[in-house]
Amino acid sequence: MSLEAHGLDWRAGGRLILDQVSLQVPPGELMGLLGPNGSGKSSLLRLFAGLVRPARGEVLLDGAPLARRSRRDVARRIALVEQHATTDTDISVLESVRLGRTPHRSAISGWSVNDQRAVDSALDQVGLADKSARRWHTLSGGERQRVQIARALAQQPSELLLDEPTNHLDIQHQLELLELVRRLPLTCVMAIHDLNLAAMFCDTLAVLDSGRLVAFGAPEEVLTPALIERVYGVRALVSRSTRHRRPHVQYLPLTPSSLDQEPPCEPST
Ligand SMILES: Nc1ncnc2c1ncn2[C@@H]1O[C@H](COP(=O)(O)OP(=O)(O)OP(=O)(O)O)[C@@H](O)[C@H]1O
Repeated sequence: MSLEAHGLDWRAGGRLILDQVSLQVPPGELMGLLGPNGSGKSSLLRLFAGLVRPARGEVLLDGAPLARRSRRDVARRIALVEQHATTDTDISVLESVRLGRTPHRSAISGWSVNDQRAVDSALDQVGLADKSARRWHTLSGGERQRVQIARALAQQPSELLLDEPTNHLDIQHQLELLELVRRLPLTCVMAIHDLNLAAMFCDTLAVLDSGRLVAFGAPEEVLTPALIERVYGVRALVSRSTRHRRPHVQYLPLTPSSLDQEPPCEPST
């Protein structure tokens, strides 16, 4: 059953940021959360993680209100990798990933074999096992992103929420990270701006516009020229990739220009 939003309203700074959002996250799948800047993607992820409470409506986890669970209980189930996650303390990769075990440990319990296994497996999955001694400040942007994901995996969640995890990564590292996320046997919700990567990797897409859910479904149902123009104000051609059969979006310039040329007509014979 996983995560569900029922009629969620969320307010901040005197404004309605999320407006009547209802959505069922498909269990065991990767759902992409799309929408323009400021449309409410991070806010929805924070509500799903139980970090903030809705003004109206509720988040359900396995059919029961998230609000009735303790912080610790929620953290054992749901991990959130926030945007621009950083640290001022110069800790090592290993120390950082070990923090993911916090919800599973009590003040008196020692470091267990299970804790160590979870950390080793998380480092392994993100390909950082050989960099566990490296200090945070010596890592590249891509490596830092992978450490954040390893910390979330060490938490052993069943639901993983990712806020623009491919930000600042070069294309190879973006593909690497998305392939990793897609392979995870978890329910994942990922805010992402790149429509082509979202179409290629996500099982379903949800689109927010000014805090409202305006589309939800398989990539080929959601990513239409009409939706892209309505939500982003951009004209686009959408075709089906000949390689992966998913939608492929080709953007047209905002203003008429030499970049936007109609294909020449075939001469008639
Ligand atoms: N704590 C807050 N106080 C006031 N306004 C907030 C707060 N958190 C978010 N907002 C506002 O809510 C709106 C939605 O923000 P949010 O970060 O959820 O959007 P987003 O879709 O994730 O944007 P982006 O793609 O730029 O990351 C924005 O206008 C933002 O300024």
